Order: sequence, then C-alpha cells, then structure tokens
Amino acid sequence: MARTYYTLPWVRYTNFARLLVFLDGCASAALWLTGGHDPYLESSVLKWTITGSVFELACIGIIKMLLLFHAFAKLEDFALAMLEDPYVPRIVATKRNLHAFTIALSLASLVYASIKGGLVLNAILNHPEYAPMHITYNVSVISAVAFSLVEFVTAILGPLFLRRLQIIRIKHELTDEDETKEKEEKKKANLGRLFSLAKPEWLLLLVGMLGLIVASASSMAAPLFFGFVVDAATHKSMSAVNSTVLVLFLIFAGGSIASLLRSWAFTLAGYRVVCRIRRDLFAAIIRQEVAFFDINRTGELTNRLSSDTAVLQNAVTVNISMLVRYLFQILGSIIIMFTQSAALTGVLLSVVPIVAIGAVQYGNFVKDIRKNFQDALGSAGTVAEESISSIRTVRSFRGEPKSQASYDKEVALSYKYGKSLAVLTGVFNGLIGIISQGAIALVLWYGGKLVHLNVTTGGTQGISVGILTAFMLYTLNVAMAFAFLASLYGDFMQAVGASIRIFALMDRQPEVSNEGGQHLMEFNGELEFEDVHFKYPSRPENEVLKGVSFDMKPGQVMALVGPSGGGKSTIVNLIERFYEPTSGSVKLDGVSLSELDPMFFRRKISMVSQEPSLFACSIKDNIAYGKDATDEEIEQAARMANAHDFITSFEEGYKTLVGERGVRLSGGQKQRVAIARALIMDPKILLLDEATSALDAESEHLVQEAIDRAMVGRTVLIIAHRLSTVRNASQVLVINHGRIAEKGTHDELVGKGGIYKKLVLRQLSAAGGAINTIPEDLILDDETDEVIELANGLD
Ligand SMILES: Nc1ncnc2c1ncn2[C@@H]1O[C@H](COP(=O)(O)OP(=O)(O)OP(=O)(O)O)[C@@H](O)[C@H]1O
Repeated sequence: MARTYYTLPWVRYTNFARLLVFLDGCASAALWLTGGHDPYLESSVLKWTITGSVFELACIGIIKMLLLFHAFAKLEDFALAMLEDPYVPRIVATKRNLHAFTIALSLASLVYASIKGGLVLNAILNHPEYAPMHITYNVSVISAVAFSLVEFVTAILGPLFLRRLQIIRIKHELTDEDETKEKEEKKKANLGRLFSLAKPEWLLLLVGMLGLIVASASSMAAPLFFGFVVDAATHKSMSAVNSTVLVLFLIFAGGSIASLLRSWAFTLAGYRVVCRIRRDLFAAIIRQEVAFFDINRTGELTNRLSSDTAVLQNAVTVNISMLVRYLFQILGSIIIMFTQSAALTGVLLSVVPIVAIGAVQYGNFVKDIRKNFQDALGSAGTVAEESISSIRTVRSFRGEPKSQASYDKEVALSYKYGKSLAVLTGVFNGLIGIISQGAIALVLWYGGKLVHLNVTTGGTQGISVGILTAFMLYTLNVAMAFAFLASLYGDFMQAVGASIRIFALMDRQPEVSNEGGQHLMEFNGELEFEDVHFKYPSRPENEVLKGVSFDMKPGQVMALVGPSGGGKSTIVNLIERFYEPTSGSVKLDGVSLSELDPMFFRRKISMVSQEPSLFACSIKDNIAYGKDATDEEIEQAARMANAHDFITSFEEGYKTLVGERGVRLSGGQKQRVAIARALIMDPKILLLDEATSALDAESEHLVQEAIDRAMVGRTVLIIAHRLSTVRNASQVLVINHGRIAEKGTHDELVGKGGIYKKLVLRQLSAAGGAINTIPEDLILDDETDEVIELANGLD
C-alpha cells in the first residue's frame, strides 16, 4: 500500500531515459522524412541499400522508441517494488531481464548504426562511383550512432540511478505528516496551475498575444526580405532594391508597434496577477489558526508574500509571451526555411535534440539551485526581520555582532548558491553557444556548397545567394530562440519552486475556522468550561490544561491566580478560540464555541493583554480598531479608560501616531489605549491580563481606575497580579499545573490555608510583588496568621 504514496521528482533517471529514446525516435523519423521529396523517399524504401538509404534507421528508431520507452518505465516500477521487498525472486529476475534487454537493444542499435556509418564513410572515401546520400541521411546516420551510444550508456548506468529511488523513498518515509503533505502539495503545483493564475487577465493577454503574433510575423518575414534585397541587388535593378527595402521598413515599423502593444499588455497583466496573488496569499495567511503562527516564523511568511510572489510575476505572463513568441519564431522560421531549402533545414534540425536535452537538464539543475537560493534568501530575510523588530533587545544585550553574524551566514549561503548558478549559467550559455554556432557553421558550409552548385550549374541546381542569406538569418533566429527558450525553462522552473510554497500556503485550510457557525439572538455573557483538556499543537507532549471545569454567570468577576506557567493565559486563549480544546468544551451561553461563528462571538468578547500591542497608526485608529466608531464614541471610550487627558495633552491629540507596536507611548498609556480599544466594543465578556510591569503609582492608579470602570456590568475574567484586584473578585480560581487547585472567594481561600494563602503571603511580604510569582515550596512561618490578618484588613 505504501508504494502508492510515493511522490517522485520529475527529474529522474527513467524520465531522462524515456525522453532520450523519444527524441531518438522523432529525430530518426524526421531526418528520413526531411531527406527529400516523394520520389526520393520512395526510392529510399523500394531501392533500399545499406549505404544508400536510412529508411531502416527510421524504422529502428521508432521501434526502439516504443520498446525502450515502455521498458524503462517498467524497470522503474520493478526497482520501486524491490525497495519494498528486495527478495521476491520473480521481481528480481524480471528487473534483471529488463535491464539486460535495455542494454542489449541499445547496444545492438549502436553496433548496427556504427557499421552502417563505417560502410557509408568507406564508400565516400574509397568508391568514386558511389552516389552520396542526401545530407540529412548522413546526419541521420550520425544521429543514430550518437543516440544509440548515449542510450547504451544510460542503460548501463540504470542500476546506479535506480538506487537513487531508495534515497527518495527513504526521505519520503522518514518525513512526518507535514512533509507528506508538502510532497502532495508539490505534485499539485504544476505548470498548469501556475498558468491558471493568469486566467482572469485573458483580455489583456489576448491583446498581448495579437501584438505578439504581428511582431513575430514581422520579425519572421524580415530575413526573407533581406534575401530579396540581396538578390535584387545582385540580379535586378536599383528600383527593385528601393521598393523591397521600403517594404522591409514598413514591416519593421509594424512589428515595433505590435511589440510595444505586446510588452505593455503582458507587463501590465504580470503586475495585475502578482497583486492578486499577494492579496490571496495574505488572505490565506491571515485566516490561519493562531497555532500556525506558533510554528511559522513571521519573516518566512512575509518573504513568501514579497519575493516568492515576485518570482511568479513574470512567469505567468511575460514569460508565457516569450515562450509563445519563441515557439512561433522557431516554427515559423523552420516552415519558411523548408520552403526555401528542405535539405538545409534538415541539417539545421539535426542539432535540435542536443539543444533540447541540454536545456531540459539545465532547467532542472537550475530549478533546484534557485529554490535553495530563494530559501537561503528567505532565511536571511527572517533573521533581518527578527533583529530589526527587536532592535532594543539587540542593542541592550550588545547583540549586533551576533545578529550580523547570523545574517552574514544566511547571505553567504545564498551567495554560495548564486556562485553555482553563475557557473551553471556560464557553462550552459557556452555550450549552447558552441552548439548553435556549430549549427550555423554547418548550415553555412552546406549552404555554401549549394550556392557553389548553383553557380556552376548556371542556376539550375542549388540555391541563390539571397536564399542562403535569408537562410542564415533564419538560422540565427532559430538559434537565438532556442537559447532564450532554454533560459525561459530555467525561469519557469524557478517559478514552479516559488509556486510550491505559495500554493501550499494558499491551499492550507485553517484547523480552527475563522468564520461560519451560529449567531445567538440574545447573548448574556455566560461562560462555561467543561472538563477542558488542552495541549498546544506546537508542543503536543505537554498537556497544559488537565480537566478544567468552571462556570461564570453573566456579570460575575472571576480572578485567575496561580504560579507562573500554570495555564491561566491558556484559559483566556481558549475563550478567544485561538486554539481548540483537545477534549471538553468551552461554552458561551450554553453553546459550544466550536458551534458559534467566531466573527459573532469575538464582537462580544474583548481582551486587554498584559503588554498590549498597538498598531503603527494614530491613537484614534487604534481605539477604533475593532469597530467603525464615531469621534464621540472614541472619545467616550478614551475617557472611560482614563486616556482622554493624556491624549489631548499631545500636540496632535487623537491623531498622534503611536509608532511600531506603540513604542512612542509609555507602558501605562499603552494600557489605557488598549482598554479604550476594548471598551469601544461594549463587550459582554471582558478578558483582562493585569499588567505586571511596574507602572508608577500615578499611572497604576489611572489604569486601575480604568479597569474598575470597565468591569461594571460585564462578565470579567481577569488574570490578577494584585491582591486588591483579587479581593474585589466574586470568585477566585487558583490554577496550578493545568488544574483548578482551589476555588472560592478571597476570604474562603485564605481560610483554607492552601496555595492561595502562600500567594497572598508572598505578595504581602514582598510588599508589592506580584501575586503570581510565589514559589510553591514557600514555607509558612509563625507569623503567617498575623500577616493574613493584615491581608484581610487590606482595603
Ligand atoms: N504558544 C504556545 N505553544 C506551546 N506552549 C505554550 C504556548 N504558550 C504557553 N505554552 C506553555 O503552556 C504552559 C502554560 O502557559 P500559560 O501562558 O497559560 O501560563 P500562565 O499561567 O499564564 O503563566 P504566566 O503567569 O507566567 O503568564 C506553559 O508551560 C507554557 O510553556
């Protein structure tokens, strides 16, 4: 069963081998077909001789293609089966036989093609009466030898490469669920899906495509007119030259206008596509559950939004246009070339398979390296983001060299991949250059021969100088188009790499949904925990809540106290449904949170956290973050939160910008703006995490006053750090090690003499220390009762 879950990379031995035999089959058939006109083909079949025709090579090529194409696929199937169980004799024997078959067939064809080549060469060199074959037939013999040789080597190396499947499989099996998912996502991220991103821009693309067709047609017609000009100049009158050049100019002008249109339409479509991808991707990120952000780093996500999407920008628009343009250019040029001289075209086409294989290989190498490059760049971005956003911590701990070192490390890694890319691109360009220039030289040589024949036969045979000129220009066109296509392939592969990451994010369904569910007609603010167990998804081995049950009636104030790490904030997180309980349920007005629409209940619940995070906008916009409020409402909320006075003391009042995360405000001011932000929602349930940070007495008094005011008429759950807050609460829950250790009013709990009493004592003896910081093993001394009395008397 496990086998069916394999995902194998596209670039692997079998695919390479199959591509090779496919190209071989096509090339041998094409070279025979392009070798001459009908009678020629006919005679090559009916009057076949080993040195006079390549008809049998075409047949061998096609038969070999059919057999080997299948054999290589089967070979891989058996190799995979052997990875499951290496000792099934039938599988072992069949695989061995198949391997032997691929070697034997490719060797046989190599031997045959070499013998044929030898015989042809011998005939050319030693038998003056021998009538040489058509040039493409000679090329066909060379191509048959070359392909058979490569196929033979490929077949021999089979076991070596098929062993790589083991690595792929092991990787696959070792991965956890996430990585399996990632592989599936990879499969989905194919070029088809990538292109579908451009669908909504079809109109622009259509306009661009029209421009492209006209521009390509003009660039294709141009060489023909070059040839006409040359022929007109050598054989005709000057007026013929003039008119031909004029037509050529008009063709160029039309082509330029069409190019302009093409470029505008495709570039604009690119920008539109990238805008849309960014919007969709941001929407996909922002709707993920909170646990997702516990695992994924901010820098990594923002990097996907910026650089990965930028990679896609051109891939699905401009690059498509290039692709079509070059394909068009190649096809069109070849068709025109055929009409001019089929033999010369055959010579040119003989190099196509080599270029194509080279380009595909290059593209695949580049895909991996570029993906690594992009990843390294992403990590560098993450490091930079973290250091810059925590610059105060970096500064105070003198962490600059450390930050610099980690950033340098990531940048160095990306540079390493950059270096490999540079070498690879250089080598590839060099090789493509040699091959394409070699092809040009070949065409020129053969063309020269035909022109010479034309001159010596007085124009009855061969081709004119003009045709050769046009032909050479087309050859350049085709060579250039191939070179660009090859680099385009690299770009597409890079885009595929980026799209894998983008689609994975876009397809990810949040585990805690953000919308959908019930709305309650009436909401009173009753809150209930029913045997809630909970583990954070990022740390599943640690059960944080171990069966917490309590309920709060509307309007009740409940204080959560307990040692640090006990699970107080976790309880608040579950009420906001940032996370889903592992078991048990959290209910609002008797309905489980999982059945309610988060958009509904989050309007009814407000939260003020210990270190409130404000947005880098004005105070006014921060207060009105959860609601489209009027200026009056904003001011009223600010007054209730004791914030109005300090806000109006600023020069810009409510329009004052607070800076990133509110850095331009003091701790107490931030707290009060956050309280105002919560109050403006008029929530039924208020979740408060009291600030532990030492605010000065005045500021603390103002914040406390604001909180006291905010609590009136609401169900309030407060993580309390001050004794005075706890004393005012109608219920106190002592949370210790994920359980409710004690429950009752302040007086009841003090009377009980348990953890709570220790906490109280600790606070009193520490004179102002936070109530939650008590070590559990604090030993009560003789003065306990005295101190408690003191505590009881505290107002
Ligand atoms: N996002 C998270 N991912 C994994 N574990 C977490 C996460 N948040 C908290 N924890 C763990 O859950 C446990 C309870 O944490 P919680 O923040 O609820 O404690 P607390 O009682 O509020 O503590 P404190 O008074 O110090 O704020 C701790 O062991 C903590 O390490």
